[in-house]
Amino acid sequence: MGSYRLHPPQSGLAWEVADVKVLQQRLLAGTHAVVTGAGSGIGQGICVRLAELGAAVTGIGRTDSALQRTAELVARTQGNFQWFSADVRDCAQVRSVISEASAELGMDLLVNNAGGQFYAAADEISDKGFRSVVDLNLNAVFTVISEAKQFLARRGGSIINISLSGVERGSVGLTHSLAARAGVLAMTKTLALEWAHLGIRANCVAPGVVISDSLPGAIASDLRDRVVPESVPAGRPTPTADVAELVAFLATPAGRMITGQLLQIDGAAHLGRGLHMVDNWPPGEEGGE
Ligand SMILES: CCCCCCC/C=C/C(=O)SCCNC(=O)CCNC(=O)[C@H](O)C(C)(C)COP(=O)(O)OP(=O)(O)OC[C@H]1O[C@@H](n2cnc3c(N)ncnc32)[C@H](O)[C@@H]1OP(=O)(O)O
Ligand SMILES: NC(=O)C1=CN([C@@H]2O[C@H](COP(=O)(O)OP(=O)(O)OC[C@H]3O[C@@H](n4cnc5c(N)ncnc54)[C@H](OP(=O)(O)O)[C@@H]3O)[C@@H](O)[C@H]2O)C=CC1
Repeated sequence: MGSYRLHPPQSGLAWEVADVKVLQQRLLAGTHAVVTGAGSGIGQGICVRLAELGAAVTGIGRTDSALQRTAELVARTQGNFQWFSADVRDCAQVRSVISEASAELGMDLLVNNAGGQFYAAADEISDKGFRSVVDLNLNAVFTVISEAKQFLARRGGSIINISLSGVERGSVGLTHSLAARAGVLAMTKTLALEWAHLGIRANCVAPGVVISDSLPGAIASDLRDRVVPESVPAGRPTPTADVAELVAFLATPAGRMITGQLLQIDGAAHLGRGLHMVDNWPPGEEGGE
């Protein structure tokens, strides 16, 4: 029987280029997109790209200064961005913000990106810890979607739920988060069925390792130098820009028949050794198996 081992990526490949933008300019002009977790990382990158493509973008997050920074980045592209401070786990607050943002504009794209977790073995997760992660990564997603539905239904909009690569396989240290994200995947498929006649599509986009500016430097270095080479068959992290481009594509009419899908954008990480097979991840923990 053959064996498989990870190799460093071959040099000189055609894909060794800076951020790739393949979509036609102003493709999203006249549309309105709402993005949660808009003040940093992947959410910020999505906001900037959607605005650059002509969408009016509403960003939601908890930290004003972070959202203001996204507004500055969007302004450099001549884009249109407004933001609201809200905790997506606060049902009344987030419903009010979604309604205020979309009453006039309607909504063509909703990106549920706010999310996160702590790494801990199942034995180390308290009831409160489990619930807080499920609240953020599952319950809040339902609240946002259910408020957004009336606006998405006006013109037939698209829902994109940001998930985690490996969601269907499991990953050590992420019991709470993967339980929540598996719930979101099931929700996504169900809504794709229930709301297809309204023209509403629902998909999950699941990045692998994305080394964004919001990660502490030591973690970012460990991911880049050790974790990615040991766990991602393509030997590379997933660029934020690639996630943003995929999200934008799914929002266009070219994506109109794509619904109920899980799109993993991870260099085959979900097929091979995952983060859970890397020793000492996160740093300072025992990790591995
Ligand atoms: C090959 C596949 C690759 C896949 C790669 C996947 C990589 C994924 C990357 C990302 O997701 S990047 C996102 C980066 N950001 C974050 O992850 C956010 C960081 N986390 C948080 O902000 C918080 O932890 C939270 C998840 C939002 C929860 O915050 P909340 O304010 O609700 O909770 P707390 O009041 O702080 O705590 C509640 C509860 O949880 C317990 N807890 C907190 N941390 C830990 C821990 N490290 N270990 C165990 N338990 C923890 C805390 O103690 C509280 O419980 P009690 O003690 O009161 O019972
Ligand atoms: N980075 C990675 O390798 C990967 C990330 N992901 C997922 O992608 C998404 C974005 O991650 P990433 O950009 O890396 O991480 P960040 O921590 O940079 O982004 C998360 C954003 O969500 C916001 N947020 C968190 N909690 C809430 C809340 N309760 N209400 C409103 N906003 C909130 C945060 O802002 P604030 O705290 O100001 O509210 C922050 O801007 C997450 O769902 C993450 O799990 C998936 C795979 C890999």
